[in-house]
Amino acid sequence: MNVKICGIRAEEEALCAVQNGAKAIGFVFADSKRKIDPKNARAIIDKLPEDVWKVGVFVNETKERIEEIVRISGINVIQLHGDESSEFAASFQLPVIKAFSIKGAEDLAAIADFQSDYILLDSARERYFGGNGKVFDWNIVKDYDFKGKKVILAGGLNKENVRSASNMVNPFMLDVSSGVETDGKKDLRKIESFLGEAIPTY
Ligand SMILES: O=C(O)c1ccccc1NCC(=O)[C@H](O)[C@H](O)COP(=O)(O)O
Repeated sequence: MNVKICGIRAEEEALCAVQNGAKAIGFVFADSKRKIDPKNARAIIDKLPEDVWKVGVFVNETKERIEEIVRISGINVIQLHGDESSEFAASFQLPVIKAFSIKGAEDLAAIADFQSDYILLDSARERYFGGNGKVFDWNIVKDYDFKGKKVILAGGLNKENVRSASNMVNPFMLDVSSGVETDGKKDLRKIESFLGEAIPTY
């Protein structure tokens, strides 16, 4: 199973994640308690293996600023976590993950035809657009036909629920942030145990 550990702000967190099998590391450049400066992200990214996805998370950011942050930080995947249009998502050279908040079945209609490489299913927005640690009802998405699009499942995942989430939704990738933190900071032991649960599920 592919896993993305999001909201990384320190080298030791990123290295712990990749050493325990994470495929993707997320850096939040949007309004968030996990926001990181692009230069600090670059210092971490330079220490990561080539094949790991370095994902930059943006919310309703301009194309110019996203491209500037790509250059400064070295991220190689763009995650759009706001109200960005399909055309905006399609305008980038790098792979794009588009996040959608799932509150009910009515939120699914626009997803399958959206022009992004990956779709990320997350819980409802709160103070921040993501990273809120809340689970949404997986029944809404479990049998839905996303027309072959690769699905990344997010929202309140943790060591206890990750296996049932995987088995029920059968995503391409799992994404976690709050579930591997203690008191708002990444917890290396939780990163290790989350990956230990998530990766062997396939
Ligand atoms: O993580 C944040 O603080 C954040 C803020 C604003 C937009 C997106 C954000 N995170 C995006 C992610 O990909 C999170 O991993 C995802 O929302 C799941 O978070 P969690 O429910 O805390 O596991």
